[in-house]
Amino acid sequence: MRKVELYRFSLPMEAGVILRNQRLKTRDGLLVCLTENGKQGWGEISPLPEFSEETLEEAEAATLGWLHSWVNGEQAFESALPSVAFGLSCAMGELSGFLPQKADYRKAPLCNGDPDELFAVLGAMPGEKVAKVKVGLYEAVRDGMIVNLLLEAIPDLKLRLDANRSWTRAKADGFAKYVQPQFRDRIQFLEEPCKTRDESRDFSRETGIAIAWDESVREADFVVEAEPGVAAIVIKPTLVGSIQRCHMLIDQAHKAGLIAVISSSIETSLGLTQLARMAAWLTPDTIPGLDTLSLMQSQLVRPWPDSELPVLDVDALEVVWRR
Ligand SMILES: O=C(O)CCC(=O)C1=CC=C[C@@H](O)[C@@H]1C(=O)O
Ligand SMILES: [Mg+2]
Repeated sequence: MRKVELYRFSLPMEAGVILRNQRLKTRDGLLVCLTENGKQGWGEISPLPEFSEETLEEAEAATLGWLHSWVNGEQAFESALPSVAFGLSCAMGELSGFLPQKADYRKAPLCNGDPDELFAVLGAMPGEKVAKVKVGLYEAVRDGMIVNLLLEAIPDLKLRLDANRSWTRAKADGFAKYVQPQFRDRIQFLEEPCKTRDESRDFSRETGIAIAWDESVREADFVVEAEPGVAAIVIKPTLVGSIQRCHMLIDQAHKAGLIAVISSSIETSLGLTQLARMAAWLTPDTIPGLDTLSLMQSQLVRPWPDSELPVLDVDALEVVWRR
Protein backbone atom coordinates (compact mmCIF):
# COMPACT_ATOMS: atom_id res chain seq x y z
CA MET A 1 0.00 0.00 0.00
CA ARG A 2 1.26 3.43 -0.93
CA LYS A 3 0.67 6.54 1.16
CA VAL A 4 1.59 10.16 0.55
CA GLU A 5 1.71 13.32 2.61
CA LEU A 6 2.39 16.76 1.18
CA TYR A 7 3.18 19.69 3.50
CA ARG A 8 3.80 23.38 2.92
CA PHE A 9 6.43 25.30 4.88
CA SER A 10 7.51 28.91 5.25
CA LEU A 11 10.63 29.52 7.34
CA PRO A 12 11.73 33.03 8.30
CA MET A 13 15.12 34.04 6.92
CA GLU A 14 17.73 36.15 8.65
CA ALA A 15 17.28 39.84 7.88
CA GLY A 16 19.05 41.09 4.82
CA VAL A 17 19.25 37.98 2.60
CA ILE A 18 19.05 39.43 -0.88
CA LEU A 19 18.66 37.33 -4.02
CA ARG A 20 19.45 39.28 -7.16
CA ASN A 21 16.62 41.87 -7.11
CA GLN A 22 14.59 40.92 -4.07
CA ARG A 23 14.84 40.49 -0.34
CA LEU A 24 14.03 36.93 0.71
CA LYS A 25 11.98 37.22 3.91
CA THR A 26 10.86 33.60 4.12
CA ARG A 27 11.98 30.38 2.46
CA ASP A 28 8.85 28.71 1.16
CA GLY A 29 8.40 25.24 -0.20
CA LEU A 30 6.89 21.78 0.05
CA LEU A 31 7.88 18.63 1.88
CA VAL A 32 6.74 15.31 0.53
CA CYS A 33 6.68 12.03 2.40
CA LEU A 34 6.13 8.77 0.51
CA THR A 35 5.37 5.54 2.37
CA GLU A 36 5.46 2.03 0.92
CA ASN A 37 6.00 -1.38 2.53
CA GLY A 38 6.70 0.22 5.90
CA LYS A 39 9.44 2.41 4.45
CA GLN A 40 9.45 6.20 4.15
CA GLY A 41 11.11 8.65 1.81
CA TRP A 42 11.24 12.41 2.22
CA GLY A 43 11.91 15.16 -0.26
CA GLU A 44 11.99 18.95 -0.33
CA ILE A 45 10.59 20.93 -3.24
CA SER A 46 11.46 24.60 -2.88
CA PRO A 47 11.93 26.61 -6.07
CA LEU A 48 14.28 29.50 -5.35
CA PRO A 49 12.83 32.95 -6.23
CA GLU A 50 14.91 34.80 -8.85
CA PHE A 51 16.75 31.56 -9.74
CA SER A 52 14.12 28.89 -10.46
CA GLU A 53 12.03 29.24 -13.59
CA GLU A 54 9.01 27.63 -11.91
CA THR A 55 6.94 29.27 -9.16
CA LEU A 56 5.95 27.45 -5.98
CA GLU A 57 2.35 27.27 -7.26
CA GLU A 58 3.50 25.56 -10.46
CA ALA A 59 5.71 23.22 -8.47
CA GLU A 60 2.80 22.34 -6.18
CA ALA A 61 0.47 21.58 -9.09
CA ALA A 62 3.09 19.35 -10.76
CA THR A 63 3.86 17.60 -7.47
CA LEU A 64 0.17 16.87 -6.82
CA GLY A 65 -0.15 15.40 -10.32
CA TRP A 66 2.84 13.15 -9.75
CA LEU A 67 1.65 12.08 -6.27
CA HIS A 68 -1.82 11.16 -7.59
CA SER A 69 -0.23 8.85 -10.18
CA TRP A 70 2.18 7.32 -7.73
CA VAL A 71 -0.33 6.65 -4.97
CA ASN A 72 -2.62 4.96 -7.52
CA GLY A 73 0.21 2.69 -8.56
CA GLU A 74 0.49 4.26 -12.01
CA GLN A 75 3.74 5.07 -13.73
CA ALA A 76 4.94 8.48 -12.48
CA PHE A 77 7.33 10.20 -14.89
CA GLU A 78 10.16 12.56 -13.97
CA SER A 79 8.86 16.13 -13.74
CA ALA A 80 10.14 18.73 -16.18
CA LEU A 81 10.31 21.21 -13.29
CA PRO A 82 13.78 20.90 -11.70
CA SER A 83 12.74 21.56 -8.09
CA VAL A 84 9.98 18.93 -8.35
CA ALA A 85 12.23 16.38 -10.05
CA PHE A 86 14.89 16.90 -7.38
CA GLY A 87 12.56 16.62 -4.36
CA LEU A 88 10.67 13.61 -5.69
CA SER A 89 13.90 11.82 -6.63
CA CYS A 90 15.14 12.32 -3.06
CA ALA A 91 11.92 10.84 -1.67
CA MET A 92 12.19 7.90 -4.10
CA GLY A 93 15.91 7.60 -3.33
CA GLU A 94 15.17 7.16 0.36
CA LEU A 95 12.28 4.80 -0.25
CA SER A 96 14.25 2.49 -2.52
CA GLY A 97 17.57 3.04 -0.73
CA PHE A 98 19.52 4.34 -3.74
CA LEU A 99 20.36 7.58 -1.89
CA PRO A 100 22.99 6.42 0.63
CA GLN A 101 22.79 7.50 4.28
CA LYS A 102 26.43 8.54 4.63
CA ALA A 103 26.79 12.33 4.40
CA ASP A 104 29.63 14.79 3.81
CA TYR A 105 28.88 17.57 6.28
CA ARG A 106 31.92 19.61 5.29
CA LYS A 107 31.01 22.87 3.59
CA ALA A 108 33.05 25.60 1.98
CA PRO A 109 32.36 28.53 4.36
CA LEU A 110 30.78 31.60 2.80
CA CYS A 111 33.04 34.44 3.85
CA ASN A 112 32.29 38.14 3.89
CA GLY A 113 35.94 39.17 3.85
CA ASP A 114 36.80 39.22 7.55
CA PRO A 115 40.01 37.14 7.88
CA ASP A 116 39.66 36.72 11.68
CA GLU A 117 36.21 35.23 11.36
CA LEU A 118 37.31 32.93 8.54
CA PHE A 119 40.41 31.90 10.47
CA ALA A 120 38.22 30.70 13.37
CA VAL A 121 35.92 28.71 11.08
CA LEU A 122 38.77 27.12 9.12
CA GLY A 123 40.60 26.19 12.30
CA ALA A 124 37.71 23.85 13.11
CA MET A 125 37.66 22.40 9.58
CA PRO A 126 39.51 19.13 9.00
CA GLY A 127 41.58 18.64 5.83
CA GLU A 128 41.52 20.91 2.83
CA LYS A 129 40.87 24.60 3.57
CA VAL A 130 38.60 26.17 1.03
CA ALA A 131 36.22 29.12 1.40
CA LYS A 132 33.85 30.96 -0.90
CA VAL A 133 33.65 34.72 -1.37
CA LYS A 134 31.02 36.60 -3.38
CA VAL A 135 32.55 39.19 -5.66
CA GLY A 136 31.06 41.69 -8.08
CA LEU A 137 28.74 43.33 -5.55
CA TYR A 138 31.00 46.29 -4.86
CA GLU A 139 34.03 47.78 -6.59
CA ALA A 140 36.35 45.29 -8.28
CA VAL A 141 39.31 46.91 -6.47
CA ARG A 142 37.73 46.10 -3.13
CA ASP A 143 37.16 42.49 -4.21
CA GLY A 144 40.79 42.20 -5.27
CA MET A 145 41.98 43.58 -1.95
CA ILE A 146 39.84 41.14 0.05
CA VAL A 147 41.17 38.21 -1.96
CA ASN A 148 44.77 39.32 -1.36
CA LEU A 149 44.10 39.89 2.32
CA LEU A 150 42.57 36.45 2.90
CA LEU A 151 45.16 34.54 0.88
CA GLU A 152 48.00 36.41 2.55
CA ALA A 153 46.62 35.85 6.06
CA ILE A 154 45.91 32.12 5.66
CA PRO A 155 48.72 30.44 3.68
CA ASP A 156 47.01 27.08 3.10
CA LEU A 157 43.71 28.63 2.07
CA LYS A 158 42.16 28.20 -1.38
CA LEU A 159 39.32 30.40 -2.50
CA ARG A 160 36.25 29.89 -4.63
CA LEU A 161 34.93 33.19 -5.90
CA ASP A 162 31.51 33.85 -7.37
CA ALA A 163 30.71 36.85 -9.56
CA ASN A 164 27.32 35.59 -10.84
CA ARG A 165 27.96 37.12 -14.29
CA SER A 166 28.09 40.63 -12.88
CA TRP A 167 31.24 41.95 -14.59
CA THR A 168 31.99 43.41 -17.96
CA ARG A 169 35.36 42.28 -19.32
CA ALA A 170 36.84 45.61 -18.23
CA LYS A 171 35.59 45.21 -14.65
CA ALA A 172 36.78 41.60 -14.49
CA ASP A 173 40.20 42.69 -15.73
CA GLY A 174 40.17 45.41 -13.08
CA PHE A 175 39.66 42.73 -10.45
CA ALA A 176 42.42 40.50 -11.86
CA LYS A 177 44.86 43.40 -11.89
CA TYR A 178 44.50 43.83 -8.14
CA VAL A 179 45.05 40.17 -7.26
CA GLN A 180 48.72 39.57 -6.65
CA PRO A 181 50.09 37.27 -9.36
CA GLN A 182 51.50 34.75 -6.85
CA PHE A 183 47.99 34.27 -5.42
CA ARG A 184 46.20 33.53 -8.68
CA ASP A 185 46.62 29.77 -8.55
CA ARG A 186 45.13 29.68 -5.06
CA ILE A 187 41.87 30.83 -6.58
CA GLN A 188 40.45 27.35 -7.12
CA PHE A 189 37.97 28.94 -9.49
CA LEU A 190 35.95 32.08 -10.13
CA GLU A 191 32.31 31.30 -10.98
CA GLU A 192 30.93 33.03 -14.06
CA PRO A 193 32.94 36.27 -14.00
CA CYS A 194 31.38 37.91 -17.07
CA LYS A 195 28.02 38.40 -18.70
CA THR A 196 28.71 35.88 -21.48
CA ARG A 197 30.54 32.56 -21.54
CA ASP A 198 32.87 33.78 -24.28
CA GLU A 199 33.91 36.82 -22.23
CA SER A 200 34.53 34.57 -19.23
CA ARG A 201 36.66 32.22 -21.38
CA ASP A 202 38.70 35.17 -22.69
CA PHE A 203 39.13 36.50 -19.17
CA SER A 204 40.49 33.17 -17.97
CA ARG A 205 42.82 32.82 -20.95
CA GLU A 206 44.28 36.26 -20.48
CA THR A 207 44.56 36.31 -16.68
CA GLY A 208 45.34 32.67 -15.91
CA ILE A 209 42.55 32.66 -13.30
CA ALA A 210 40.54 29.41 -13.47
CA ILE A 211 36.78 29.73 -13.92
CA ALA A 212 33.71 27.59 -13.20
CA TRP A 213 30.28 27.33 -14.79
CA ASP A 214 27.19 27.72 -12.59
CA GLU A 215 24.38 29.59 -14.40
CA SER A 216 25.62 28.07 -17.68
CA VAL A 217 25.01 24.52 -16.45
CA ARG A 218 21.28 25.29 -16.47
CA GLU A 219 21.18 26.66 -20.03
CA ALA A 220 19.75 24.56 -22.83
CA ASP A 221 22.85 24.67 -25.04
CA PHE A 222 25.32 23.75 -22.28
CA VAL A 223 27.55 20.70 -22.75
CA VAL A 224 30.00 19.48 -20.14
CA GLU A 225 33.44 19.50 -21.71
CA ALA A 226 37.10 20.10 -20.93
CA GLU A 227 38.07 23.63 -21.94
CA PRO A 228 41.22 25.63 -21.26
CA GLY A 229 40.82 27.60 -18.02
CA VAL A 230 37.63 25.85 -16.91
CA ALA A 231 38.17 24.04 -13.60
CA ALA A 232 34.70 23.14 -12.36
CA ILE A 233 30.97 23.01 -12.77
CA VAL A 234 28.62 23.93 -9.94
CA ILE A 235 25.52 21.77 -9.59
CA LYS A 236 22.55 23.13 -7.65
CA PRO A 237 20.12 20.20 -7.77
CA THR A 238 16.98 22.23 -6.95
CA LEU A 239 17.72 24.24 -10.11
CA VAL A 240 19.05 21.32 -12.20
CA GLY A 241 16.70 18.40 -11.57
CA SER A 242 16.58 14.83 -10.35
CA ILE A 243 19.39 13.00 -8.56
CA GLN A 244 19.76 10.92 -11.74
CA ARG A 245 20.29 14.03 -13.88
CA CYS A 246 22.79 15.47 -11.41
CA HIS A 247 24.59 12.10 -11.30
CA MET A 248 24.90 12.13 -15.09
CA LEU A 249 26.33 15.69 -15.13
CA ILE A 250 28.79 14.81 -12.36
CA ASP A 251 29.98 11.73 -14.27
CA GLN A 252 30.43 13.83 -17.41
CA ALA A 253 32.38 16.44 -15.44
CA HIS A 254 34.68 13.86 -13.87
CA LYS A 255 35.33 12.22 -17.26
CA ALA A 256 36.28 15.65 -18.64
CA GLY A 257 38.68 16.19 -15.73
CA LEU A 258 36.50 18.87 -14.13
CA ILE A 259 35.61 19.31 -10.48
CA ALA A 260 31.87 19.00 -9.80
CA VAL A 261 30.66 20.97 -6.79
CA ILE A 262 27.28 20.11 -5.32
CA SER A 263 25.88 23.35 -4.04
CA SER A 264 22.88 24.73 -2.20
CA SER A 265 19.89 26.63 -3.53
CA ILE A 266 19.18 27.68 0.07
CA GLU A 267 17.26 24.53 0.93
CA THR A 268 16.11 23.91 4.50
CA SER A 269 18.12 21.57 6.73
CA LEU A 270 16.10 18.65 5.32
CA GLY A 271 17.17 19.30 1.73
CA LEU A 272 20.68 20.32 2.77
CA THR A 273 21.34 17.05 4.61
CA GLN A 274 20.24 15.19 1.46
CA LEU A 275 22.64 17.30 -0.62
CA ALA A 276 25.37 16.36 1.88
CA ARG A 277 24.51 12.69 1.24
CA MET A 278 24.67 13.21 -2.53
CA ALA A 279 28.06 14.87 -2.05
CA ALA A 280 29.46 11.98 0.03
CA TRP A 281 28.28 9.54 -2.63
CA LEU A 282 28.92 11.37 -5.92
CA THR A 283 31.68 13.92 -5.21
CA PRO A 284 33.61 12.43 -2.25
CA ASP A 285 36.82 14.32 -3.07
CA THR A 286 35.21 17.76 -3.26
CA ILE A 287 33.96 20.00 -0.46
CA PRO A 288 30.35 20.86 -1.28
CA GLY A 289 28.99 24.43 -1.30
CA LEU A 290 26.41 24.01 1.43
CA ASP A 291 27.07 26.85 3.87
CA THR A 292 23.63 28.44 3.70
CA LEU A 293 21.76 27.09 6.73
CA SER A 294 22.70 30.07 8.89
CA LEU A 295 20.75 32.34 6.51
CA MET A 296 17.60 30.85 8.07
CA GLN A 297 16.10 31.23 11.51
CA SER A 298 15.21 27.58 11.97
CA GLN A 299 15.78 24.06 10.69
CA LEU A 300 13.11 21.73 9.37
CA VAL A 301 12.38 18.15 10.53
CA ARG A 302 15.97 16.89 10.21
CA PRO A 303 18.80 18.74 11.94
CA TRP A 304 22.17 19.52 10.40
CA PRO A 305 24.88 18.32 12.84
CA ASP A 306 26.30 21.09 15.03
CA SER A 307 23.67 23.66 14.08
CA GLU A 308 22.14 25.39 17.07
CA LEU A 309 19.09 26.61 15.19
CA PRO A 310 15.76 25.31 16.54
CA VAL A 311 14.19 22.45 14.56
CA LEU A 312 10.61 22.87 13.37
CA ASP A 313 8.68 19.61 13.59
CA VAL A 314 6.50 18.29 10.79
CA ASP A 315 3.39 18.55 13.04
CA ALA A 316 3.71 22.33 12.87
CA LEU A 317 3.32 22.33 9.07
CA GLU A 318 0.21 22.89 6.98
CA VAL A 319 -0.97 19.71 5.25
CA VAL A 320 -1.66 20.27 1.55
CA TRP A 321 -2.72 16.73 0.68
CA ARG A 322 -2.77 13.35 2.36
CA ARG A 323 -3.84 10.01 0.96
O1 LIG B 1 27.66 27.81 -3.65
C1 LIG B 1 27.73 27.91 -2.41
O2 LIG B 1 28.77 27.66 -1.78
C2 LIG B 1 26.54 28.36 -1.62
C3 LIG B 1 25.33 28.70 -2.41
C4 LIG B 1 25.35 30.07 -3.02
O3 LIG B 1 26.34 30.77 -2.95
C5 LIG B 1 24.18 30.54 -3.71
C6 LIG B 1 23.03 29.79 -3.71
C7 LIG B 1 21.86 30.27 -4.27
C8 LIG B 1 21.80 31.52 -4.78
C9 LIG B 1 22.89 32.48 -4.66
O4 LIG B 1 22.59 33.38 -3.64
C10 LIG B 1 24.24 31.85 -4.42
C11 LIG B 1 25.01 31.78 -5.74
O5 LIG B 1 25.08 32.82 -6.39
O6 LIG B 1 25.56 30.78 -6.13
MG1 LIG C 1 26.71 31.57 -8.34
